[in-house]
Amino acid sequence: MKWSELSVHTTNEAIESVSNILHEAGASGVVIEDSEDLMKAREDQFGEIWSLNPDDFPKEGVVLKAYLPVNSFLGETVEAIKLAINNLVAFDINLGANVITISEVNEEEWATAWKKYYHPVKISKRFTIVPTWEIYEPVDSDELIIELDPGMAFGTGTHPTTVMSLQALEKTVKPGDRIIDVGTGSGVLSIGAALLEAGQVHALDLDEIAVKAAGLNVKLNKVQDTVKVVHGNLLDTVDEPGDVVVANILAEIIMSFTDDAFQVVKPGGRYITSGIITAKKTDVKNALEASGFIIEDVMMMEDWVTIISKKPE
Ligand SMILES: C[S@@+](CC[C@H](N)C(=O)[O-])C[C@H]1O[C@@H](n2cnc3c(N)ncnc32)[C@H](O)[C@@H]1O
Repeated sequence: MKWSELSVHTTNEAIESVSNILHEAGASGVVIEDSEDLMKAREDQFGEIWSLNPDDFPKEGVVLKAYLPVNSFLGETVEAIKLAINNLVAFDINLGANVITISEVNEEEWATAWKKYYHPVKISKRFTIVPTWEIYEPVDSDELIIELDPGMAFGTGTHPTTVMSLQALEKTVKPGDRIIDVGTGSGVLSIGAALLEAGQVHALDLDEIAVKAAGLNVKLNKVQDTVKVVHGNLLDTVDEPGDVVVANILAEIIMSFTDDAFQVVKPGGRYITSGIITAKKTDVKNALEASGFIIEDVMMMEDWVTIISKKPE
């Protein structure tokens, strides 16, 4: 099969939204080439430095590469992607250079293109994310390993919004808890919650591809007895309250259902909201408080904010 590589030169702030658009358009795997990654020393657990080739990275900003099958719909798909990206300006998202180019690649190039960027990454006190094709031995006895195939749904698990969500779960989940994961994507947060010994996890996503990917990743991590993945919009499929509800979606979406979220969090339970760009922090805090939540912790990483709030007893 022939594949075309769609390349979007944008900003760090726009990564999540542009990735979502590319996934929704049917892209198989999104590669992120971030100029800032070249600045960071990348060490794995054994102290080995991963050497990155400057030719693979833009001089500034971020390049997202998505792979789309060459078929008769390709022209329309590319136009729809361009339109959706341009519409992000309405959400105050800075698109930077916003240059979109398309070129053809062969299947072999496509299959390996994105794998070279992903290695095991320790992302919190206990969690290490390991791409499925890497062999990794835990270093600490209490280390929790999440195996992921990032090619299938949102994220490699290492996006700041995901990292902070996992750190927040680490702080809040108690053995036996019931967790609700709104917008599960690759299933990473649900798998993390199950590894933290949650009793039940209800994972849901609006995107069928994410539901499938999450289901596969859940099996890969052998937590299918704890995590149930369903197709659904926000809290529509939730009929039992949770001790911890987590939603890593965009600020605008979070603000649209804080009242419903309040209903599904048990008294004394926690609501973790992530995917919030810094500029929207106050708006989201206000919306959470207006629905009755008490803000407990505000975490920040790069341009992103994660808020842990509590429903009063
Ligand atoms: C930023 S990704 C987060 C994925 C994963 N939870 C993580 O932390 O890496 C947001 C996910 O929310 C899903 N989503 C967006 N709108 C939704 C909605 N209205 N209902 C359910 N899921 C939604 C998207 O399909 C996407 O998989």
